[in-house]
Amino acid sequence: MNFETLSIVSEPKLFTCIKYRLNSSAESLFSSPIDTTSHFSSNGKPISPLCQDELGSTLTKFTDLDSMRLFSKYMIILIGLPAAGKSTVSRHLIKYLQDTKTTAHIRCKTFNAGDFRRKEKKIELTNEQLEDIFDPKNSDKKEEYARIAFNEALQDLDNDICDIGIFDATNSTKLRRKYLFDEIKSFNHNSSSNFSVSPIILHVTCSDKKFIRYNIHHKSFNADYFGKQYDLSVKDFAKRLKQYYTQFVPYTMDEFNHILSYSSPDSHHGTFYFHVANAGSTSTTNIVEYSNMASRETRNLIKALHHFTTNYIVIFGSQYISKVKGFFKVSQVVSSNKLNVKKSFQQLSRLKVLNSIINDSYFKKLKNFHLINNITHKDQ
Ligand SMILES: Nc1ncnc2c1ncn2[C@@H]1O[C@H](COP(=O)(O)OP(=O)(O)OP(=O)(O)O)[C@@H](O)[C@H]1O
Ligand SMILES: O=P(O)(O)OC[C@H]1O[C@](O)(CO)[C@@H](O)[C@@H]1O
Repeated sequence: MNFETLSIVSEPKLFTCIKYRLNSSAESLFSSPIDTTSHFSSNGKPISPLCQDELGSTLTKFTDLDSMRLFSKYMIILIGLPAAGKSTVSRHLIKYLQDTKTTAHIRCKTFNAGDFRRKEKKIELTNEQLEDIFDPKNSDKKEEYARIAFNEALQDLDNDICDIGIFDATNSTKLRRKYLFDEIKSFNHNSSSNFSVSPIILHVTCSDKKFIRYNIHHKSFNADYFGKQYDLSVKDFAKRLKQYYTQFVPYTMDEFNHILSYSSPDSHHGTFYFHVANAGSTSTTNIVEYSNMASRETRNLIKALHHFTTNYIVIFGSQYISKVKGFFKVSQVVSSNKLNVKKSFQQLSRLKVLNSIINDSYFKKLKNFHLINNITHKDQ
């Protein structure tokens, strides 16, 4: 394979470079300059920009093949621990694509493995649960829901109900991810499939303890916990997250390369990786491989995704970060509810409960917290 590293865009953390397949003829699809003001490394310093010239020299000129390949579909595979922000970031992505001229026509549909589970079974907040679905020992049932959700996504793509399927699940293990890529591969090789599906990985990570706390607070009001007591919901979600930490395998460059090595280039437009970390405030890195056959539509989409992830902090992240800051400030809780003392009181007592459950000792017990989040003590 003919690859060349073009640019180092972050510190040598999980993924460190952007790669493009090299092609001799040049036509820049990144016609507007990429705004790099929002690129930050993990130490908060701006990272080196990706020059338009660099990109321009690497991309293929369109041919007639292009029109043949317009009938492509995409599967966005989310990866990330519970409450990392996967569903939120994907909602933002849908909005962003709708608001972008070149991608506004693309129809997105989300397939959430948790929704398929909830249709069948409600969460019971008791320690005596015989079948805790989040206990890795009982993973079979959870795998089944994920398979149902993923296969429904493939079916809807094949039936032209949507153009992008977003598979919303944690996809925490290598085995799961292999399953997903194998399914796409056999879908693409199946002569009765109406379209070819290109996988796009969107990795969403959250290692900031305040963000995690805030996100868990919001999770305690989601569909799993409607009408349930606040402290029990937070405890249950905390237990779930702890279980995920025992099984989560970070997605690595090796795994990406392994996928590339067995995915069939003739049926794919490419394999793509994007990463949003801590609402875009730490390293944001992309790895992109274009197939020679990539259509204009694919390139427009990948360009939009690139812009979305690298500018996430400016477009969506900063608003979230200021909300998190305000959430933990007693003065802001009181002033935002100044006409409603009861509401302020309830919010402050919930904050106390939240801080007492998701405390330092909780974080210490999360298996491989630093390894999974790729942080050193210096970063903390
Ligand atoms: N980038 C963000 N912008 C705004 N709010 C966010 C963001 N990330 C997380 N949140 C907050 O955290 C909560 C949990 O996030 P979300 O449901 O998106 O996580 P998730 O990774 O999809 O979780 P799960 O895997 O458990 O379904 C959201 O309801 C939202 O309040
Ligand atoms: O099967 P996976 O990949 O763990 O992901 C699905 C699970 O992720 C969650 O969103 C995690 O909280 C659950 O609602 C859902 O059951």
